[in-house]
Formats: sequence, structure tokens, C-alpha cells
Amino acid sequence: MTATFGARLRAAMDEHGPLCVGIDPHRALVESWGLTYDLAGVERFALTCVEAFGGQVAAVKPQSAFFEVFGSRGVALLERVCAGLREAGTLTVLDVKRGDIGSTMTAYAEAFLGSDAPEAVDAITVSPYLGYGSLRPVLDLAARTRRGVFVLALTSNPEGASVQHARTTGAGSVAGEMVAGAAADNAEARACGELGSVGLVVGATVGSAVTDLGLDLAATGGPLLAPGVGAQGGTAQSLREVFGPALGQVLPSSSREVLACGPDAGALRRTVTMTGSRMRELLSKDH
Ligand SMILES: O=c1ccn([C@@H]2O[C@H](COP(=O)(O)O)[C@@H](O)[C@H]2O)c(=O)[nH]1
Repeated sequence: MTATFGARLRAAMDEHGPLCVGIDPHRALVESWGLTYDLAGVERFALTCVEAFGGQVAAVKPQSAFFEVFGSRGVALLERVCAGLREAGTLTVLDVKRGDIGSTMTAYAEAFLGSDAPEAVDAITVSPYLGYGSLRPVLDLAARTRRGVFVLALTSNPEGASVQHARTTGAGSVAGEMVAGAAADNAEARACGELGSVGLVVGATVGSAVTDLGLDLAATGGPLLAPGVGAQGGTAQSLREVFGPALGQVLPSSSREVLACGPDAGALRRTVTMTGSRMRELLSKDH
């Protein structure tokens, strides 16, 4: 039987170091590579990323929005990008932040995580602001197809705090609900000593929020995707401060800072392999 997403991610983090690289073909980045900002330029940009990152990092996180902006042809390109990464044996986390009522989530689940999904990826990001329970169809299908889910908990942007730190009727925080939900969904994996397949998104830029809200991220037993490294100011030091005892579960994510090292695929590859090794060293307990 295929290993779970959590187990596959753990193996990839051990092999390459804990680093997820984003594929975010922003207009400014595409043009800085000497390409035109159109479908052909974005295709060249994205396929260079596949060539550079495939087989080199723990995971790659394409940002769906930058492909969707080109309509159906952009989505077709995104499918090729994900297929290319899959062929290279690299885990894909599609940053697509879906969130809706349960019946609609069933369709999103089938679109990305079903066995015959047209846009099949190893994991997706989801937005839980219709309630953690509304994510159930995605969580259940991911469990059946051995794929993963990253639930937004404490996002890297400054606007997130006003919602995510808010108190719920249960007297905990909104972010706390996500921590509790992920911990419950990962209970079986934890009991087997495996990394769970239900992860959380916790930005590298959230400062003391985890401590202030009294969150036990280690207890979730799942991976902690940490965007905000680089362009948004997050560093290895801030990751240590944000995550403390949960550091071993952290998958730092960087997009713009890495992509700015293009267009040469070799230069991009050297950047990510070096950053992956440095992250492994800097996030290790005895550093
Ligand atoms: O809390 C979040 C969740 C996702 N993102 C995504 O990451 C990249 C930006 O990364 P940079 O390294 O800053 O370029 C983009 O796709 C966001 O949607 C995030 O920034 N924060």
C-alpha cells in the first residue's frame, strides 16, 4: 500500500532537508527573468522551476492563482507542472486555499485529491473559515487516497491575526480550533509514530502568537507548513522562535526569495539544495 502523505513527507524532509519551494510566477519575477508576462513566458518560468527543483527539495508548492489567471490554458499548464514534479518524485503541495460548505468541499476534494483527480497533487491548502468540520470531505478523501491537507491556522500576513486570534464560543482561539482538529485527525498516525497527514499553515512571521495563544503545535503530530521565509521577513531564527518544541515538524516555505535567483536552472538548483541543507542544520535541536 502507498505510504501516507505524512510518511512520504517525513522521508523527503530527511532526504533533502526541510524546505518547500514555491512556484509563484508573479509578473515582476517573470519579467526579471527576461521573459514576457504571458502564457508562454509563464510556461518557460514554471517548467524551468520543475527542472531546477524536481528531485532536489522535500516539496514544491505551486500557487494556483498565478496559473488560474490565464484561464483554462493556465490550469492546463499547472497540471503539466504537477505531473512533471510527480515524475521527478517530488511532493507537490498545491496552494489553492479552498474552503466552502461540506457538499462543495466534496467536489474540491475530488478535483485535487481523488484517485482519478484531473489535477492530482500530494496535498492542498484549505481555508477553514466555514468551520473545521466543513473540511471533512477533503480530510476523509485525503486519508483514503493517502494524500495530505494543510489547514490555515496562523497565516503569515499581518491581517490574519484579527480573525485567527479571536476567541471562539468554546473560549479557545480560532487558531486553537485548527490545532485541536488536526491533533484529532492525526491521532492514529501519532500512535504509529508517524508524521500525520493533516498539517497546519503557520507563518514564519507570526512572532509570539503560538505561545500567546497557548497552542501546542507539537501535539498536532502533523507537518507545519511555514510560509513567509525570505520576502516576508521570516528567517531560520524566527522559525526557532515561532515553533520552539515543534521545530522537527516544520516545513519552511519560500517562494520569491528563491525564484529571484533565476532564470538559470543550475543557479536555482544550487540555491535550493544549499537552503535545504542549511535549514536542516539551523532547525536541528542542538543548533
Ligand atoms: O500564510 C500564508 C499562506 C500562504 N502563503 C503563500 O506563500 C507564497 C508567498 O511566499 P513568499 O516566499 O513570500 O514569496 C504565496 O503563494 C502565498 O499565497 C503566504 O504567503 N502566507
